[in-house]
Amino acid sequence: MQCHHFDAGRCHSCTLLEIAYPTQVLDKERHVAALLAPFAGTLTWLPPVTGAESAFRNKAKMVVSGTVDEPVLGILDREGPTGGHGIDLTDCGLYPPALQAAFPALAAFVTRARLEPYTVAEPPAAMSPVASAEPGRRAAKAARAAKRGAHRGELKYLLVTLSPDGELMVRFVLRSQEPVARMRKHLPWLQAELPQLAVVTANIQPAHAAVLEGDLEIPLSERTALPMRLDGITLNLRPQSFFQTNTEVAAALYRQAREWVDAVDPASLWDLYCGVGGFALHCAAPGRSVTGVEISAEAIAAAWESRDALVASSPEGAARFGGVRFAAGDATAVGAPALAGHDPDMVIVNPPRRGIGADLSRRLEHATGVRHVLYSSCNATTLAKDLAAMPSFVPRQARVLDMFPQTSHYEVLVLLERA
Ligand SMILES: C[S@@+](CC[C@H](N)C(=O)[O-])C[C@H]1O[C@@H](n2cnc3c(N)ncnc32)[C@H](O)[C@@H]1O
Repeated sequence: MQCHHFDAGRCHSCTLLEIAYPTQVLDKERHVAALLAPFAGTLTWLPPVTGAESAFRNKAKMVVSGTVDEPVLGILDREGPTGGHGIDLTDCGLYPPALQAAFPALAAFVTRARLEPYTVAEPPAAMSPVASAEPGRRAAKAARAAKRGAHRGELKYLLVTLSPDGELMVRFVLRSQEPVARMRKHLPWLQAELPQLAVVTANIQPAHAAVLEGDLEIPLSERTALPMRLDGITLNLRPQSFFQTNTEVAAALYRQAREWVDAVDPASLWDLYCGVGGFALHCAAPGRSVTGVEISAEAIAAAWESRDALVASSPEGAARFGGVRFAAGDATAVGAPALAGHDPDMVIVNPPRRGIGADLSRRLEHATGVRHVLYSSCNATTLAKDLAAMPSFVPRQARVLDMFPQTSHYEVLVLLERA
């Protein structure tokens, strides 16, 4: 992939851009194989799943900078004396054309609704399209500057998600509710410009902190969820819920999970860290009880909505999805009482980068009724640590799924069996 921002040293998000794509994938396979080397004797690796090398991201996280009349959507340059200047990344090659095409109208809306870009004496975090983190010292300094009242403007970020059907969810992250009335007034103009706009919200993030978004989400459009249709299963994505970044590879991930789950054919299955229900719904089958658990109540509400629509869609849908349930809660804690007496036959886990941790690993290890675990990990280092804490389980099959070309990140799915 060629990128003029990378060549000019303006953006460093795609750390592997100069490495040929097949080599990137090979390196990822080697990386995870080395971490799982203790299990090499029992483990069969399937060929890696790859998708498009560019234009694969379904979500753009844009810092808004510049001025209200000339807003800049992208990242902030933090280097040198010009630190804090906006870099326009609306043509970033990781975004599909349908996502890129929305940016001009969104920028024009910023001007129309007079959404002044937020600035502080010390520039806020440079959000890269791949990951964001702000070093602690800079964050603390910036927080102090903001406290002194050195900030100006309202609009911090634009978060834009593209569905497989080409619809959009747009979230405006604001410092306060001050511009919301103006946004409502000008929204019909934006909807006319972007007829594919399904969901629009204002997210209120008053703190100057490395946190991308706040708790308060104000719906501005009638529709509140973006339908993400994968292999005939529609997942409803609500504003504050997680969705896998690469829709094409996510579909392959859920297909692989379904294949392995169906081969085991458990009567009862848990999907821990279920988000909006991707694994749970793809792995549903007639006569199978499936329970998804997730910390975000919003994601759980969306998962129920998807499940109910599938059940109502046809008698086959009712038979396949009727046994699916969702519950909001801490996956590491809800496991305790339930696993004590009523172990499911199989458990899927898909935790954040920190992994499932010592408590849940121990619980799974001692829940003797659980014969299989399917672990979907975006961080092979914590995966290896968690597996070491579950010595009764033997990894049988694994597969790398490259959700994040041009970076060192990847997803790996591992099927474990109790020995
Ligand atoms: C990597 S995402 C996976 C989501 C989902 N499995 C999917 O395929 O889209 C991790 C999810 O875990 C949730 N989460 C984080 N900590 C949790 C916890 N302690 N208990 C339950 N869910 C948690 C997050 O809200 C997020 O939805």
